[in-house]
Amino acid sequence: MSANTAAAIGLLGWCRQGFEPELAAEYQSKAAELGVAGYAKAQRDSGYVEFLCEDAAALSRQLGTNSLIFARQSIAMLASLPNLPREDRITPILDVLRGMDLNGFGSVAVEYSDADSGREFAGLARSLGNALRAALRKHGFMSGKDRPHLPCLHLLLTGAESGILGVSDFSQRPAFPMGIPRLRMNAQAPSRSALKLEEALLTLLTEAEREKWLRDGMRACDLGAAPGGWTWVLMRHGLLVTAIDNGPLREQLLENGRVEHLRADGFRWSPKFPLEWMVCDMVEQPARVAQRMGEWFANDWCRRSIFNLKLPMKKRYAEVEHCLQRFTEAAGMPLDIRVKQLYHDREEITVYAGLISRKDR
Ligand SMILES: C[S@@+](CC[C@H](N)C(=O)[O-])C[C@H]1O[C@@H](n2cnc3c(N)ncnc32)[C@H](O)[C@@H]1O
Repeated sequence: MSANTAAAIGLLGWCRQGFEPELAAEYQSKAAELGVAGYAKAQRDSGYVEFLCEDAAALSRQLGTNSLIFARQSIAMLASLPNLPREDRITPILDVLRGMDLNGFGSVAVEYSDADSGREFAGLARSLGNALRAALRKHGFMSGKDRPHLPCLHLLLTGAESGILGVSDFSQRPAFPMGIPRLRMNAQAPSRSALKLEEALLTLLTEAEREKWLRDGMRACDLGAAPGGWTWVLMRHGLLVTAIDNGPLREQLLENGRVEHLRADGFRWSPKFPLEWMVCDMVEQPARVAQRMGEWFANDWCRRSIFNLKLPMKKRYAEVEHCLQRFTEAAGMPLDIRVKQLYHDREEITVYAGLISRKDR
């Protein structure tokens, strides 16, 4: 933990617009599990949540972006800046840093929330970012060149004249700024859903894991595969895919012999031998999907899986907790589980689960 993080007064998280109550509930619940008292401040549709708490420095270390489902990015919060006058937004920021005795930053990020009320500040964030970077360097708050391993100073613009200051340590930063990957839709992809699986592989797995676990000739199945976006992503990684769906698969997928299409019920079909991967994007009751995914592990039908859980309209965080519990109970074994609402997920979350290798136990 850096000296800058030690000054934290809370956590600040970015989320999908409309999911502020879920992130607030998640902060509250996970902080309580860690014995930290605090309260969340969230405005509906703002795209961010503040969680003010005791011992925020320690909490921000334990509760980083990767351990939160609904936070695309979560950082340690330093100060609220309710008054950043248009004529000079920089002096009040430098005054706060001086007052808190903060310095030694390796980079700065002026950001906005991914919400209707936040995106309008994208242009201001860019120009203010450039000016603030120069000022931080000139006044000795930041290294002369960007140094990603040093703490990054964040300013979330909450209005044209207000913001929130925060800091992130290298290990806590998401793979993409503000948790938004800039993935381009490939014209060959059978559906936009392909982006969801691509993002899941980039966000939930490390580069080393992708190399080890996505190899030419490995076997996978895709439950609820049509029209074939996820199958296409796996096939491009060299995997041999059995695509299960009663609906039609895009013809091009069947041309090179790497994909087999079976018209079957994804809740009943099972493989004759263990597969490396099972992925599932069936639109169904999340608890039913979670139960079936757990059974795949209990029966040793796959080593690892990525699946989606579609969320209900209400009590979404409670439903997520219930589904994850149902999944682990049905699996009946310890698994490596990583859960995220990805940028390309709408009313859903994505789960990675995998067997824990002997050497990791
Ligand atoms: C969201 S789409 C999948 C999109 C796909 N992942 C892609 O990338 O193109 C959901 C699919 O699940 C299929 N599905 C729903 N229930 C199913 C079941 N019980 N068995 C097999 N497929 C099912 C539907 O037919 C539909 O094609």
